[in-house]
Amino acid sequence: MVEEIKFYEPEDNHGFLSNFALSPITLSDVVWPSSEHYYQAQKFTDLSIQNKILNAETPDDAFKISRDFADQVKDDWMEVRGAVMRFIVFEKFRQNTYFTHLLVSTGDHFIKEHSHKDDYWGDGGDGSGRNELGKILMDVREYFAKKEPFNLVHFVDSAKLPTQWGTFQMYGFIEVKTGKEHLALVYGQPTPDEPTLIRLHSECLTGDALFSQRCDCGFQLARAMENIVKKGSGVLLYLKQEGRGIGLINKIRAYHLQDEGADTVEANERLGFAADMRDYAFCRGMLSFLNIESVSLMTNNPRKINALTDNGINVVERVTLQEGNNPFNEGYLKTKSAKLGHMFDAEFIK
Ligand SMILES: Nc1nc2c(ncn2[C@@H]2O[C@H](COP(=O)(O)OP(=O)(O)OP(=O)(O)O)[C@@H](O)[C@H]2O)c(=O)[nH]1
Ligand SMILES: [Zn+2]
Repeated sequence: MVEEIKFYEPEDNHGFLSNFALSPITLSDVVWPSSEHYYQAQKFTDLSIQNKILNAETPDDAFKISRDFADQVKDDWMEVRGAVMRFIVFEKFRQNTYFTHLLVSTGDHFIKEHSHKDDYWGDGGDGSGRNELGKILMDVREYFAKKEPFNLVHFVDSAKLPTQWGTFQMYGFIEVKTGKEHLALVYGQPTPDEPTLIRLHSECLTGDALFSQRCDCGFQLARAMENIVKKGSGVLLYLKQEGRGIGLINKIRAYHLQDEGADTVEANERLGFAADMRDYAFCRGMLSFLNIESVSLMTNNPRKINALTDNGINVVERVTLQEGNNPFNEGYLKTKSAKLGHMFDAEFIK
């Protein structure tokens, strides 16, 4: 059974779907504060009425002003209103990508404007209405659901994550292509005005959670979170890419081969995998949702820099992240440098 999304008030759940949600829409250099402002103004040919509506404080006021001039609505309004609504709802989502991500993230849910006052645009409150606005929203969703970056990940929910360094806001995403669950930990208020300090951290259960000294992951994770809090804002993308993409059980098999003398690349290859199976293209969807376009990237791995650059993210700076070298991961770090091109200071992998 396809689940339903019933929306109405802009401040309620899924309120972004409402025409009364504030979402600036620029048309011929005029900025309409909401789709409701634009829709109501199109009822009139009189420019002074249009301007009163355009300058209305709120979408509700725009609606009320339109009612005050009900006797001056243009004759053909009933014929053209459908096309006007479809145009401005499409423009709302074309110009407000955060809303577009939220719309596409509703997946294939049936969308209804649950309005007891309106049985044309809404469902009439009892479901007997035509729900024409819901139909337009589902058409607009279908259009953008095929477009990058909206087709890469679906946002599910977010919650606070208090840590020893500070409290992050944790966003959960599902990667459309694989169904994998990825996280974005956001600290402070990153803005597009300056590069955001970020880390792409591939899940490493042994390093991140079991204090392993066979790799540098856990040490890097801690330092990256500390760096972000110290800077005052930033994002750590925690990616379901255990074992450089081969998964936990295969990583244990690879470790076993390493216990018998193989290096981290040879072990992957003996198991029939490439040295590194990770793909980062979906990260663009997470960064777009967070409105991040340029980054300072904490990494030693040139592949991550190239992956973000190839996917349209401006990597303005690489921040080195050399942590946790010890006798147990000396060989691993040396192999990453020699065979995977990791950029370490000579001192770090002596
Ligand atoms: N297959 C395999 N994976 C490993 C091994 N050691 C660590 N890993 C995985 O390698 C990945 C390390 O990821 P990151 O620390 O994010 O990145 P990186 O590629 O090392 O580069 P940096 O961004 O500089 O840290 C994790 O998924 C680990 O589980 C190993 O010996 N074999
Ligand atoms: Zn690790």
